[in-house]
Amino acid sequence: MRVQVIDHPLVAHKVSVLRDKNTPSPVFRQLTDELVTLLAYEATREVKTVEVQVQTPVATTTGIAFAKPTPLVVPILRAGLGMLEGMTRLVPTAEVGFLGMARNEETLDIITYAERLPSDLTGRQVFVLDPMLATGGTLIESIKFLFDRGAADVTCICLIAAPEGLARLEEAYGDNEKVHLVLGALDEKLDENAYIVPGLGDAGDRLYGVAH
Ligand SMILES: O=P(O)(O)OC[C@H]1O[C@H](OP(=O)(O)OP(=O)(O)O)[C@H](O)[C@@H]1O
Ligand SMILES: O=c1cc[nH]c(=O)[nH]1
Ligand SMILES: [Mg+2]
Repeated sequence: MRVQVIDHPLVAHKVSVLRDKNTPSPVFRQLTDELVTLLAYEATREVKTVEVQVQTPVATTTGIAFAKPTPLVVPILRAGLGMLEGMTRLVPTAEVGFLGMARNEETLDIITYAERLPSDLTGRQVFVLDPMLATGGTLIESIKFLFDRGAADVTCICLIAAPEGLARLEEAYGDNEKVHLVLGALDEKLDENAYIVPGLGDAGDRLYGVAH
């Protein structure tokens, strides 16, 4: 597994504003969208491409196009939806599959309540979008789901991660070179409710309002 924490002032600044409890939802959504584009720049570095010939007004040259099968982007509902548009803007030919997962806040078990994506992912490069990597339960479950369907590799883009979740992913996928994590920040720890400290609170609630 390859882990990259993106160390860049533009990322750090936007994450700082997201953390601020006084940042309202419209600004939070806008910054989430902007952050994805910055993280996706690194996350897509190994996207498969093919050479194509391009006729410029002056000459013929060799360019690139995304290879087939086209990449699949999978936002984890709800909070991952806030990252979708930023990603598809950069990879417009990508297809999109949906996984709806929620953490039971008492037991921390993961409930998969929705699933709408191709049944066969053989050879597909998959990009998972979820702003928060806390205990790692949600991401481990999603990655397993995608490999079970035949995904070639899985790159996860998260805005904030906790060391505890990262350790669980290392345990599960440390030896798997087909898993790549791109993170906007690696925080200090989880609190007693498995919320990331300092974190930003509940990403889904801050994007879309309190769920319960
Ligand atoms: O690493 P974990 O401990 O599994 O926690 C992370 C998950 O928790 C949040 O989702 P949540 O369950 O709050 O659902 P929501 O997006 O609908 O708010 C977040 O968006 C992740 O999916
Ligand atoms: O800090 C956290 C942990 C899980 N889910 C969130 O949205 N935030
Ligand atoms: Mg939530």
